[in-house]
Amino acid sequence: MPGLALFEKQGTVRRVDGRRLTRNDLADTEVLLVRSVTRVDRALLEGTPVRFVGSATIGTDHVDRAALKDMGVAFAHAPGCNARAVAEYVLQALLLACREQGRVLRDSSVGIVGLGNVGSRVAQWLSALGVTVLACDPPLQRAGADTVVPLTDLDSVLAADLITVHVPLTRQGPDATFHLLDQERLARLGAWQTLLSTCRGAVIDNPALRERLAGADAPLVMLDVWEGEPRIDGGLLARVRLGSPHVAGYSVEGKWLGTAMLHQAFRLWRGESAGVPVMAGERPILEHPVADEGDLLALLQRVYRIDEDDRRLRASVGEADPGAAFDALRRDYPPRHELHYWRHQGEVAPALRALLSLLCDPPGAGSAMPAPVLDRL
Ligand SMILES: NC(=O)C1=CN([C@@H]2O[C@H](COP(=O)(O)OP(=O)(O)OC[C@H]3O[C@@H](n4cnc5c(N)ncnc54)[C@H](O)[C@@H]3O)[C@@H](O)[C@H]2O)C=CC1
Ligand SMILES: O=C(O)C(=O)[C@H](O)COP(=O)(O)O
Repeated sequence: MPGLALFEKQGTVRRVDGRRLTRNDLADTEVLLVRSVTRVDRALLEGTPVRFVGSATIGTDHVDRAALKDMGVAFAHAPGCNARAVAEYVLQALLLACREQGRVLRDSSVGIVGLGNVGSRVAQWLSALGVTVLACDPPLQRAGADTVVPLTDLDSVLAADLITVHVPLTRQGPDATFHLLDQERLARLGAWQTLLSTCRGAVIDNPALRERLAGADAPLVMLDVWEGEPRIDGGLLARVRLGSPHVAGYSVEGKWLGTAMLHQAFRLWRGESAGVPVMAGERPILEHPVADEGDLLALLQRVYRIDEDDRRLRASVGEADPGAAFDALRRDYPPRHELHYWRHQGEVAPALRALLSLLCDPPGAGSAMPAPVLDRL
């Protein structure tokens, strides 16, 4: 977990395997920091001295927040920490899909399911490019929230040329997202469409998707997240156009910010005042003129290539233990920086200038740093 040094000033930090963590490992632990692979619930924490749990992630479906609250354990996570990394992944994937389907992104429609930190950033970037964006988010709609693009219903969004999904995984309530894209909705997608998911595997019914991709007029599908991670369905991987091992948010900056936000929440929990420290450093120059969408894709690929993650994931399914290989791809992930890490230079076509400035200007310039969420008791 990059940024852990922040916590080393507060006490002794012990690292354990997040998939194998048991109650016994927590016998003398007051603060537990996890990532998305560790299920945190009553069974894990009962009888331990843990009083603060932090997850350096956006998603919280691995944490039973109600149980923690009931047990008097504080919980914090890091909304938005890696949203920019995911949005860069999505933009690259959409441009790759357009190239493959012989279309121009600017002249296409993009449907966004879930307009939170990731979805709204994607919507803002695409709008700056002149793309027609259709988005749905019933909780925001009911709350009458101000959104970057107007909201519509799910069926309209699923009729777009390209669809990208950014909802939390939830299993209860009117907005439950478990198998939101089920057999019936997948059946309605056509060969001219692209479906991309970077949120949680179980938001799409994976067995139904595998069947759909074997049928006629199958859409082009790109997946970063899978049901049953780390043991994913190799048959489904074989049928998707791009597959990656749940790394859309794996930027150096996103991981660091996640831990820094937890550290801020931890200090607030202890009654200390704290801000999120800014990751400082020289910004190397990245010279890359951008005349058209082809150049934009090439720019995104200069800093990160999804197709390399795809190649590594496909190679891993042939390993003796593909689940361990999936985890190893994530654990040993090569450093990848977000675009704003560099100082972009080079001529940019007028139609692309608004987008390039959103992509390449450092965050913080005119926008607030994200703040952690702390479940107060
Ligand atoms: N692949 C990766 O590496 C990463 C995956 N994620 C996943 O992406 C998800 C989305 O991330 P953020 O946008 O930052 O979360 P967020 O919490 O900011 O936004 C989620 C949005 O989805 C909306 N929503 C909830 N139920 C819905 C439904 N049934 N239909 C449409 N909209 C619905 C919410 O109202 C909210 O606006 C996270 O919950 C996490 O699971 C997040 C970061 C990295
Ligand atoms: O932030 C989230 O939510 C994510 O999905 C994380 O990027 C996943 O990373 P790990 O916590 O599994 O390392």
